[in-house]
Amino acid sequence: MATNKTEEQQQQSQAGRHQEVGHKSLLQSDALYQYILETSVYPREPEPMKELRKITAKHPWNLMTTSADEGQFLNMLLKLINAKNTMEIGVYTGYSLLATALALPDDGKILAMDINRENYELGLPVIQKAGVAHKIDFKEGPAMPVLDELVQDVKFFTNPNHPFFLFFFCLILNGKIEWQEKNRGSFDFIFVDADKDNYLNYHKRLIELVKVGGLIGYDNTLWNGSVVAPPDAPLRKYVRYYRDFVLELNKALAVDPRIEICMLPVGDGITLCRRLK
Ligand SMILES: C[S@@+](CC[C@H](N)C(=O)[O-])C[C@H]1O[C@@H](n2cnc3c(N)ncnc32)[C@H](O)[C@@H]1O
Repeated sequence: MATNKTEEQQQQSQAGRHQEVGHKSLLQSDALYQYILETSVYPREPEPMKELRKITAKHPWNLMTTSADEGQFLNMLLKLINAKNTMEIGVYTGYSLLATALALPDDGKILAMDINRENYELGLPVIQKAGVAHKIDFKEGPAMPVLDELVQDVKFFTNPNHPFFLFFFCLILNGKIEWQEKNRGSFDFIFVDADKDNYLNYHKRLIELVKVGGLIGYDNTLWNGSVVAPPDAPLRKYVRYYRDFVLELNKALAVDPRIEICMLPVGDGITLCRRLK
């Protein structure tokens, strides 16, 4: 027999929904989040981002997409720091990528990585129509090997088996050519929104790749609020699994002397790390 829910039950179920993984806000109520979206975000959202959000909404994994308020935040942040050379790990259909691409100057660059090209290609026509696709260098595959290669930088000179190794080595010794740090310290901004169990491994490499004064943004650092859930709290399997990695990351970032940090409750929580040295 169907029963009418009491007001209290309705409020409770709304609070429950609010804590669902898909809800991208950690605010105290859905209404407040809706207010932000309707007052500040949607009226100013660039048309291509709106379009991409609509396309992504039909995709079965749409919960993964960066929220519109976080997209707006990233877009403004990148303009504020005059970012030109950026990286993104975890593209999905490209909402945060588009927010970044729209913020960069025409000769700006984004190295974008994801293990899934199909999802990227779903959003690509919108990115192309927006006239910003030329800024994106998309690499399909796990990010780690690419980072390892970037950190190695001057592979050509350091490989002693290279036929010209000795020649170049002598030139370097004689000061005829300079040691070129191609990638280290070259990124203005790096956005990490992928496999949470690898964030600390990424951090080891990214801290070398971001420039001094540049920013790394780690997404989902409040992990749907689960970072403060009691050990026996009923959590979805994957939320529980990744929670420990997020907790470890948060602890490590808090004491890393190479960076200063700012943890913002935007979206699912983003921790900005500014490289100090
Ligand atoms: C939360 S989604 C990214 C959302 C995206 N930033 C947006 O705005 O829609 C996470 C993405 O990380 C990707 N991913 C997972 N493991 C990865 C890895 N090892 N290397 C690169 N990408 C990975 C997934 O394929 C997925 O598309």
